[in-house]
Amino acid sequence: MTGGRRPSFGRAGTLAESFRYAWAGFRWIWATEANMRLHFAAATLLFTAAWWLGAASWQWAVLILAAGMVILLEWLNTAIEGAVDLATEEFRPLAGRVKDVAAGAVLAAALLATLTGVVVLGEGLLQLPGLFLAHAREAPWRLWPLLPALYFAVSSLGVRRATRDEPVPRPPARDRRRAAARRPAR
Ligand SMILES: Nc1ncnc2c1ncn2[C@@H]1O[C@H](COP(=O)(O)OP(=O)(O)OP(=O)(O)O)[C@@H](O)[C@H]1O
Repeated sequence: MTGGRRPSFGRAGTLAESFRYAWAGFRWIWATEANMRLHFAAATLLFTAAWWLGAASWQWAVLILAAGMVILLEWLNTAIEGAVDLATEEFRPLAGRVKDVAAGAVLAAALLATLTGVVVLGEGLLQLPGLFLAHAREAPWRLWPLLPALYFAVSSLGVRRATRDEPVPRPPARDRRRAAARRPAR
């Protein structure tokens, strides 16, 4: 960037570009939001429990929806926090309340997902410690999902908090050229 000019940006023109920007957004959250990794750790544990207990298709569907809702709301919460910070850097009660409401939605979704897991897997949850020991003895390969879950949880400790004024990565040169070509001449 030179002379204070903003980097070129514009509407994503193709589906591939839209995916690339969405993926860049996810990577940014992944790099800066510890909570996102904790949600992934929890979802991995939930799905591992479903796998060990031989959950039926409908149970999988409900669990995937419940865990997905938490992750998507964390995603939106991060977007809302960023938008609020863009709108004001001063202490504004409404700004604080908007952030609290968005964070509350994530918390509510996480509690509902936990409740959903308990209701859907039911008494099977009590078998999990026994299944863990049995798998460790007889089929250790069934324990492998615990490794990514552990990685998500431990790596969340090292995630630096999002700095709101952190520069957004520049779009690839090809996208910048396309965006510039689409902008109407003044
Ligand atoms: N501009 C502001 N004016 C008033 N209160 C604010 C403002 N910004 C943040 N707050 C308060 O501080 C709390 C923490 O804000 P922050 O931006 O650090 O979000 P956070 O909840 O820590 O986000 P994260 O999900 O990244 O952990 C908010 O929930 C809100 O109550």
